[in-house]
Amino acid sequence: MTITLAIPSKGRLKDKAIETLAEAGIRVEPAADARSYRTTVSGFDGLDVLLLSASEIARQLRDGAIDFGVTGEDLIRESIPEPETAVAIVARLGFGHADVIVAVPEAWVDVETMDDLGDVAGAFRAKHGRRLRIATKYWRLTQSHFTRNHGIQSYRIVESLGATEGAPAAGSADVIVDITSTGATLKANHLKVLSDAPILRSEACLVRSKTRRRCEEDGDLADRFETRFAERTKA
Ligand SMILES: Nc1ncnc2c1ncn2[C@@H]1O[C@H](COP(=O)(O)OP(=O)(O)OP(=O)(O)O)[C@@H](O)[C@H]1O
Ligand SMILES: O=P(O)(O)OC[C@H]1O[C@H](OP(=O)(O)OP(=O)(O)O)[C@H](O)[C@@H]1O
Repeated sequence: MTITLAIPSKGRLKDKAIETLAEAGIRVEPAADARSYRTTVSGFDGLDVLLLSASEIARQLRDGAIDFGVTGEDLIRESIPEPETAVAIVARLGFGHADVIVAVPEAWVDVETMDDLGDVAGAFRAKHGRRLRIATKYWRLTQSHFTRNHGIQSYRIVESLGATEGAPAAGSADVIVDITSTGATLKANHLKVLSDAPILRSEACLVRSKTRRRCEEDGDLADRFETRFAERTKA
């Protein structure tokens, strides 16, 4: 009988995830070899804890390759086409808070809302000979926000795998969709967030895979793991 939980292998979410498990009485010690992605677990028999990248955790939950994962809701909503059918959010963990937002150059004084940006996008081709370019790693969230929620059709997504806030100044995009928490990176790059509600208010979550195939015993173990977490949040 074993169930698998993946937690981020680095960055701001890793230590908090380990602390949160400790609050639920589960101690996770990364393997002695710092390059290893295995851990030693005590306090919950039958639980394997793996260290994976935050975005890989979302994909493995989708594919049913792990039972549980701790990762950002932004990555869940971005990586999984129909999140409600593939995964269940068991608990919001109260850390890793960040908003997925649309930001435009501060110099665009007439653009404060998505409606304003829609007007700009509509006129962009006539004015500049090309569509408005949006730099992001959040393709799915961007398309659903622009097209489905705001009816904006004329834009092009430019994939950005890092330093997205630098894209407008570098000339590779006009606006961006990215995550922000303090706002410092946006400010340093002379970008402003639109005044509408963010695309998503994200935080780290404990997530259960619904596509994982488990035997009955492992299903029971997974339920007990969830209960342990619920007890922790009540404490
Ligand atoms: N500035 C921030 N403040 C708080 N949480 C953040 C912030 N930036 C990112 N996060 C959260 O942490 C998650 C993972 O970020 P992290 O930087 O560890 O991964 P990554 O390097 O972007 O992804 P990967 O390792 O999978 O390539 C984000 O998706 C988000 O949920
Ligand atoms: O609103 P802020 O607090 O400035 O945070 C926003 C930045 O944080 C994340 O980057 P990443 O985790 O790569 O960088 P960081 O560790 O420097 O924040 C994200 O992609 C933003 O670039």
